[in-house]
This record gives sequence, C-alpha cells and structure tokens, in this order.
Amino acid sequence: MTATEPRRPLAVEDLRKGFADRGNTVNAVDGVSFEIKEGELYTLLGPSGCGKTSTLRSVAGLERPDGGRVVIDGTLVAGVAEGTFVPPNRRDIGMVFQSYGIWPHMTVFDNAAFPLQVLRRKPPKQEIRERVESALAVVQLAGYEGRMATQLSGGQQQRLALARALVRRPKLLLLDEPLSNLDAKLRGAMRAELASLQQQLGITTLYVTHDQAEALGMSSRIAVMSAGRIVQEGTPRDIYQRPATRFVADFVGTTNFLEGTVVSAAPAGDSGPGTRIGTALGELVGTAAPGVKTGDQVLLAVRPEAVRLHLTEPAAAPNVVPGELEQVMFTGECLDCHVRVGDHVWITRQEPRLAAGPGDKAWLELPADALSIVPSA
Ligand SMILES: Nc1ncnc2c1ncn2[C@@H]1O[C@H](COP(=O)(O)OP(=O)(O)OP(=O)(O)O)[C@@H](O)[C@H]1O
Repeated sequence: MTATEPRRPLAVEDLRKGFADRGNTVNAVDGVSFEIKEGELYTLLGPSGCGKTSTLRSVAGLERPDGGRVVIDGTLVAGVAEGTFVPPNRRDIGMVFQSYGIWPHMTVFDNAAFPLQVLRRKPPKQEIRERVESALAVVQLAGYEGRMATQLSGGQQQRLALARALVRRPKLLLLDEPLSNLDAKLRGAMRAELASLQQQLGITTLYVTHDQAEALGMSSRIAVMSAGRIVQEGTPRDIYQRPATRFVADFVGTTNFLEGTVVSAAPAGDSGPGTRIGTALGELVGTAAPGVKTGDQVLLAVRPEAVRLHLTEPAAAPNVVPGELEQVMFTGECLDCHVRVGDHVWITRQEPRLAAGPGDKAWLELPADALSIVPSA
C-alpha cells in the first residue's frame, strides 16, 4: 500500500543516491528537493556527472534511493524511511531517453502501442488503436503506422519515442537529453516543437539536459545542479540575469568577472541595484545575490550583451570603465568586441553596425541592474 499525499504532480524531498566506486561512495544525488507544478516543464541543468540523470532515474523508479522521498501525483512512490518502493511500470510516468529505445524490428504502430500491450489490464484492441493513432497524430506521425521504425529519420524516431511515452497518458513526462542524438539544426527545430507540444498538452514534464540554451529556451523553471545538489532554482530569466553563485554565472552563458569587496551592501530585503563594490577599476554599483554583506569578497558578473560600449567618453555616466579594443569579430547577428580593461579582457556583444576596430579606445558602461554581485567562493 502507498500512502496518499496532497496532489502534486511531482515532489522530490531530500533525495539521496550513492554508488560504490573502487571502495569509495560517490554521492551522485546528495539531498535534492524540488516540486513541479501542474503543466510546468522543469529542467535539471548541469555539467556531466552532477547527478541529473540519477535524480531522474530515481523519479522513474530505475534507481532505488538511499534516502528521501518521491511523490508523483499525490502517491508516495519511493520513501526510504517508509520502506516504500513502487516499480517503474506502476508509476504514472512516460519516459524518453537519449537513445530513444525504438525497436527496429517493429512497425511505428507496434512501437507506439507497446506500453499499452504490456499493461496488466490491457485495453481492448479498438481502444489501443485509437490511443496509438491519437498519440501519433500529436507528434505528426499520422499515416506512418505501417512503416518499420528504421525507415524513419532521426527526428521522426525521436517523435515516435515521444508518442510511445504519451500513449499511456501519464501524469508526468520524464525526458533525459532527448535531443542530444540529433544534428544541431534538427535539434533547434525539435526544441521548439517539443516545447510547443508540451505546452499544448499541458503535460507536467521533468527535463534533463547539460545544454544551457535548451534549458533557457524551453523551461518554465530550471534547477542548476552541481556535485549532487541543486545550487539555484528559478525561471530562465532569474538564472541568466541573477546568477546566485560563480558556478551558475559561469556554467549558464558567457560571463565577465571582476573581483571586488563590498563597500556598502544594499539594505536587507532590497533586491535592486544599490550595493557598492570597491574594485581595481574604481567603485562600481551593482545588484547583490541574497546574503552578500558589507566587507565580503565578491565577484562582479556581467553578461557580454549587457555591456554598453562607447567609442567616446560618455558624460558623467556611472559605472563606466575605460579600455582599448583588442579584437572585433563580425558574426552577422552581432559584433563581438574584446576590450582590454586593466588586467582583464572583457567580452562584449554589440550591434553589428558599430564601426569599431582593434586599437580603438572604448568606454564600457556596466548598467547597475545587469551587474550581478555573487560570493567569490
Ligand atoms: N550505476 C552507477 N555506478 C557507479 N557510479 C555511477 C552510476 N551512475 C552514476 N554514477 C556516478 O554518479 C555521478 C552522477 O551521475 P549522473 O549520471 O547522475 O550525472 P549526470 O549529471 O546525469 O551526467 P551525464 O550528463 O554525464 O549523464 C557520476 O559521478 C557518475 O559517475
């Protein structure tokens, strides 16, 4: 028997999973907690080995956690203290993995029907047909029922894997790097397709990726993971514009860093710009991550596209530092300007019509609301 809990599509509480590795234990998941709301696409984002797949596999029931709980749609499916463990086939989930697991010797129809064929209470034939056809229609594979799975393109195979995950109409969809086997162009197209399908169906989804562009573009919320833990959770904008740590600022997108010491912190509870930092380039004003105090050693983090580049000295603007252009690269969409400021080279992204070249003097304006102050450790 499983205990019944308040209905939440997914709640993960203090999840722990270790693996034995040559006499040591690797804490792959080290106290992970999060909740997904109805209809959200929630992404675990992080570098290889940070524990995202182990977390997802614990939600799926493919791993047995060493600690913590997993609750799917109000049902406790794994609870170490409670001694509860529901096997994967009895969890209300659909899954798509990196290797889609499409069976080459089966037709498209049989592949998509498989999860229904193996149910203990198998639906009648007619219902199976209707459900498979509707799942294939959703992923735009109507009319392909009789083809062998191997006669599909990479993108179509990926869609078939998705249809197979949806055919049981699960409460929760689990996707582990589902686009990583596709070439770059197809990946971009499938990213948009998958995100719009997820929204149309309103299906609550847990997504795992190491690709920050994928995470930023598709997610309702993102949890950035490092060494088995969630280090920041927020909307894509929060994560990109307000990184809480150096790790997040570094891992998600390109960032310029500058060391400093907090001269005066913004009043507690004030999350706007107003924290003054002493740096080798003079005093600058920025926006502090929670918990940053006067006297702390910190890093200033600024995104390349947030830096405004002036070719003449702007009159009395705050947060302006002088430098010299070292390199200018035209990429079509923008002009990447590398500017030497003191000991550092700053990467800035400007609009492509800017007439600038190496050796030009440059003044970098760092808007205080785009200058994130994070702990230096
Ligand atoms: N079955 C296993 N046996 C031993 N160690 C494992 C096992 N599965 C995962 N690990 C280890 O646990 C850690 C987390 O692995 P996990 O696959 O969860 O990370 P990940 O963030 O999903 O990485 P990737 O993107 O490379 O899949 C890694 O150090 C990994 O080597």
